[in-house]
Amino acid sequence: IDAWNLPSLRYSALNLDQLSSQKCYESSVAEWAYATDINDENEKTKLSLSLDIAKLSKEIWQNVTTTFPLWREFKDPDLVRKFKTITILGSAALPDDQYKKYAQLETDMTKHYSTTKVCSFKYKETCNLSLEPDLIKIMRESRDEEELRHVWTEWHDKSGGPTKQTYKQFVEISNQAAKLNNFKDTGALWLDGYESETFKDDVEELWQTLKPFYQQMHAYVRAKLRNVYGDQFSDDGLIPAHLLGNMWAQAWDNVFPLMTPYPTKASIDVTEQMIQQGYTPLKMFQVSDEFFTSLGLIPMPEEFWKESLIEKPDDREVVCHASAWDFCNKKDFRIKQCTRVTTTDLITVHHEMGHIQYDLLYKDQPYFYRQGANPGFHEAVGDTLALSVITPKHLKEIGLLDKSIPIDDYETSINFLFSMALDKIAFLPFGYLTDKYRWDIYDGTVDESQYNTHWWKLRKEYQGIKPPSERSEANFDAGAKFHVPANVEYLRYFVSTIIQFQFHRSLCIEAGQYDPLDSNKPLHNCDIYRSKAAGSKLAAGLSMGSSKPWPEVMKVITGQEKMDASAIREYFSPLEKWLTAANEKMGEIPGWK
Ligand SMILES: C=C(C[SeH])C(=O)N1CCC[C@H]1C(=O)O
Ligand SMILES: [Zn+2]
Repeated sequence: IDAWNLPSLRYSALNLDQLSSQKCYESSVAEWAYATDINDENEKTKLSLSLDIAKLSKEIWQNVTTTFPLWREFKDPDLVRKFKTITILGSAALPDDQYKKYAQLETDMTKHYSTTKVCSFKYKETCNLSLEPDLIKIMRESRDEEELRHVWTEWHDKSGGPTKQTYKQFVEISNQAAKLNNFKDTGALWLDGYESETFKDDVEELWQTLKPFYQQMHAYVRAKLRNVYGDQFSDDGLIPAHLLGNMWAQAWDNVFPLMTPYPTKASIDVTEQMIQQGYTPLKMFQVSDEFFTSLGLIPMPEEFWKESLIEKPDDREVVCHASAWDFCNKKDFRIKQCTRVTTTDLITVHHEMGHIQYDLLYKDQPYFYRQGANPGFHEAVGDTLALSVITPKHLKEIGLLDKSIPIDDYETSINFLFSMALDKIAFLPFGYLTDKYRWDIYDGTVDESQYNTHWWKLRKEYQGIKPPSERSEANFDAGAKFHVPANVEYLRYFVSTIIQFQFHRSLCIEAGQYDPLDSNKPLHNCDIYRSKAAGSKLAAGLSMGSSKPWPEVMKVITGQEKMDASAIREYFSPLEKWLTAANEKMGEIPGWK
């Protein structure tokens, strides 16, 4: 039977789509107004609209499940899939007063994170520094160990610590919601989005496969940082977290200049060239849009250019953390990003534009299928294209690398691969542990008396790093990372880091840019720019949204169903060999106590 059209259902399929899309639009408008102008008035409106949409999804859920109690037994798998998407409500399953409390706690934590200010190291009386752009810039550029330690400690003390009790309350309500959705806890609810009983094991296996490579890179970076900050290192093999160029030590590309494998050869840090050429945030978005359309993908609609917020305003508080927004009306799509003219932000621009491209490609799917095939797919779209954009070959193509600079030699490729590994390989343990940490909290393994101890236990075990200053349970250092107070699942970025190389390899073959049997066409040199064949292959998979289980979408894009590490290992294999030899030569033993 096609249950959507039975008269007994208060909503027909069309009406259900329209109703949900309309409510989603209204709630998105209110959410956007708040995120781009944090004040009490906008907060009230946002919370009220978010309660409305929670009520609607609860009402649909109750109506549908009482009308069709046996929906799980339906013959049509697509119908069962649609019902399943309606019956998993997340926090909306909470009774209204509990939902209000949940939404208020989440809002309070995100507001605190987004408006925290710290004092400068050099100018003690200046205490209005924001994470973006001020602290990010210091962590990227400063080589003054004391300044780095001050900024790291100030941020972690002031952004994380004060939200610890709020987070504890949030965890309890979040688990209540998970149980109302028939999950044992929120961690299980998050993992359900990957539709695989073995997903946790699959992720652990991917990590074990790539851990030796990570440890080789960790050893090399440790040796080079010891040359610069000698006295900060001891014999425990750990790297102090504040010396890696990033507030969370999740990407290390900013310390590349301290350890360039071949200093006389080209590097892909084109920040200087971008500034010299007068790049603006708008130009960065236009360059990205042109890359997408060169593949035959969809150009950003008019509303996007009119309504997006791509620079931090100076007259109000905003949530600076970059995000892409689908307003559920098939017309309105926006990015909010406090963009700076740097190479890192050029990559982030492509990352966010990838979200919008995915939204555009599946906008004609039924409402409940307008999602990524799994959360990692949504994070992988922009990054996949950025793997082409960031190649020396492409940077020359768009005039950010001088045409006269040689880029086809072995040493330049090692410089390039090392810079890419400082971003992608360094990220893997962080991408994994940030949810492993929260799974352990949600399933009760860890209670609030151990929140900070457990964070640093995992940070040491997986990343081989340690805090630069004394930490205690008065701190809540996980709360200093946006996704924890903002309650955004994080395993999606680990999954994205793996599958984006599978997507890249497949699209590179499609574009004739890579041939496993031709050593003159290594995977890391591939640039799919202007390949309509690659674009249509990617679009074929992404247009499916979440209408089919993600292995089917993976097969459409890559020809295989599995998520596996073969592509990322193939991409980096020249570097893994080089690092192993370099560490042996230095007598640097990978690993830590
Ligand atoms: C850019 C975004 C918004 Se979806 C982001 O949160 N990312 C992208 C890289 C990993 C993660 C982070 O910043 O921690
Ligand atoms: Zn993203």
